[in-house]
Amino acid sequence: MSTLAVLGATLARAGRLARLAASGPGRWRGGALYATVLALNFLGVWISIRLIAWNKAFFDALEALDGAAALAQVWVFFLLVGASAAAWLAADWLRKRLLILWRARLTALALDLWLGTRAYWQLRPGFGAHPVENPDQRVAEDCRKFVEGLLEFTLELISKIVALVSFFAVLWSLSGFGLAFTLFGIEITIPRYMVWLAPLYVALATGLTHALGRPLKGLYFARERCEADFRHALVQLRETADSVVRETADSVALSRGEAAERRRLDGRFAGVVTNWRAIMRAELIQGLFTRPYFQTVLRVPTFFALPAYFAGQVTLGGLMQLASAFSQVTTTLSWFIFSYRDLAAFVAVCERLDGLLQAARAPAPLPGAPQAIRRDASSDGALHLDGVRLATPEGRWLDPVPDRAIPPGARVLISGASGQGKTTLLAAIGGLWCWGEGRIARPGGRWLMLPAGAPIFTGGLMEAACYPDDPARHDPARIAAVLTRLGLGHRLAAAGRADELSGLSLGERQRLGLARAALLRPDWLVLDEATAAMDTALEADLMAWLVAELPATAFLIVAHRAPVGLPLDDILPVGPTADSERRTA
Ligand SMILES: Nc1ncnc2c1ncn2[C@@H]1O[C@H](COP(=O)(O)OP(=O)(O)OP(=O)(O)O)[C@@H](O)[C@H]1O
Repeated sequence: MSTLAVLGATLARAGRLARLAASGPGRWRGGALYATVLALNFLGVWISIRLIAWNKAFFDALEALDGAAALAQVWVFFLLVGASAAAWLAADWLRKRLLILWRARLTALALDLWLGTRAYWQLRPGFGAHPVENPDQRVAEDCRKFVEGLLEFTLELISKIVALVSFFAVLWSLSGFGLAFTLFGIEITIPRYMVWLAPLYVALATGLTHALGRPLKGLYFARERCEADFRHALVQLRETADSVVRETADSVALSRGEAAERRRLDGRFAGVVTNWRAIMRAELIQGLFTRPYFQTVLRVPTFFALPAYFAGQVTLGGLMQLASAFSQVTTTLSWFIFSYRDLAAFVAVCERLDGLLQAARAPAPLPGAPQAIRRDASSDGALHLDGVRLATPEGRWLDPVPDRAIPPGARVLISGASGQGKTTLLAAIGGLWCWGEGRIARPGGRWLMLPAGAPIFTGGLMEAACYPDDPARHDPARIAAVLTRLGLGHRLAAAGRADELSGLSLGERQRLGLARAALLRPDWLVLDEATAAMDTALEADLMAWLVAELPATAFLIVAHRAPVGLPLDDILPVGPTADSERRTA
């Protein structure tokens, strides 16, 4: 991609993100804060111009050995510096307030998209053409980094343009003299040469900085990914070792998996090291030029103006004033050079964050995976499956699902051998699984799915028992009664403590799932191997209780054996057996 195309794409991305950050109810407040910070920056520019004039007055007073005038200028100096510091501090304070306002807005929008469009489900690796890596980092860090960069760069850019125009005018008024020299016998005079020298000097330096720093953007992008991958690997280990999910922690420890975990972590960290080395090399190459440039940019102007001084065209004060104006122009023009690294990192942030939001809005399907499932609202309150055949995201077809109309309150077992598509069918009925064909007409009302593995959602015992409802909406006495009936009464004593969910066994977690069913009272309850860890006596007891609690609820049960204690109305075979059913029909 050419530099111009990259610039255009980055500006478009930054513009999209900036519009989002500055939208919403706080937009007027944000706009006012932005305008105030900008005004304070302009005040800073004005003070800098006053300081340029101060140079002349002070050094001329020194040259004239006028002590009183020099002392007066010392007071002027402190006044200007005091005003400059006050303006800077006020601008910094307001900028930080704006930063949290816009960051909160952007984060809220990112979370709305991430959760509201179920992008967290769709954009997992293996599910779409462009899975999003480390979305947590993008939402948590990139929103902050984007707003920081946006404020820093736009405010600076606008202030720098205003400053540049002002400093240029000052430089123009001071550089009335020309440079005369002879080249190959021809007399050449460059009028106001100091004015032309400044942009030429900076243009050459900018071109060189960009050429040397080109690889940095890609490397910064990769750095965020490597660091996030490493951190994520550590988080996975922490989650695995989380006391709530005891089995998985056990499985690492009992398999003596520490060495395997270490290999995985070392592999991720090796990526961090390789990327770091590449960044070091690229920054060194760029620094070989920018560092000396940075140190000379303030002194070189004095050298350039020396011919005029020795020709008697300017006084010492004039020389200092000129040097000051010239270095202000060059440092302002050199903003790109000094900010190159931060700009490169900002471009990478824009790319990542915009990529996440775009992908969340319209997840790109995997090529070859059909998405032809028709979804209708059921007109008769029954769940209809007509000609449904599901596929995996990469396009492998599973066996057709037999047609069914499952009326409200029915109890249906979805059976089939392992890997035939039972869980996938539940995801399709739930509206998540989009790969396949046929028609699914889903009735309204409340649906609750208890997935295999009985995961515990973060929060305490009460939250877990009512998830996703707010426990405040439920009577605590009723929650306690349900938990006690399910044999979880011993956990109530620990309610509110950090360890209230620690070490729950798989069977206990499944009982907590049944508590959710009893408390949330869904119209349709989907159980995916939700009682598989219970012994048959307990399962029979609890299922009989649950059916009595939820007499009008329809049960869709995925299990390898019919749950004890639950009379069935129908069996929906999934897999090759379904074919034989179709043939018999
Ligand atoms: N994200 C995915 N990418 C690729 N293949 C997938 C994906 N999800 C599921 N599959 C495949 O789809 C098929 C059906 O999976 P599913 O989990 O529905 O089986 P199941 O009948 O519930 O199995 P089990 O009884 O073992 O739980 C399997 O072959 C599985 O490997």
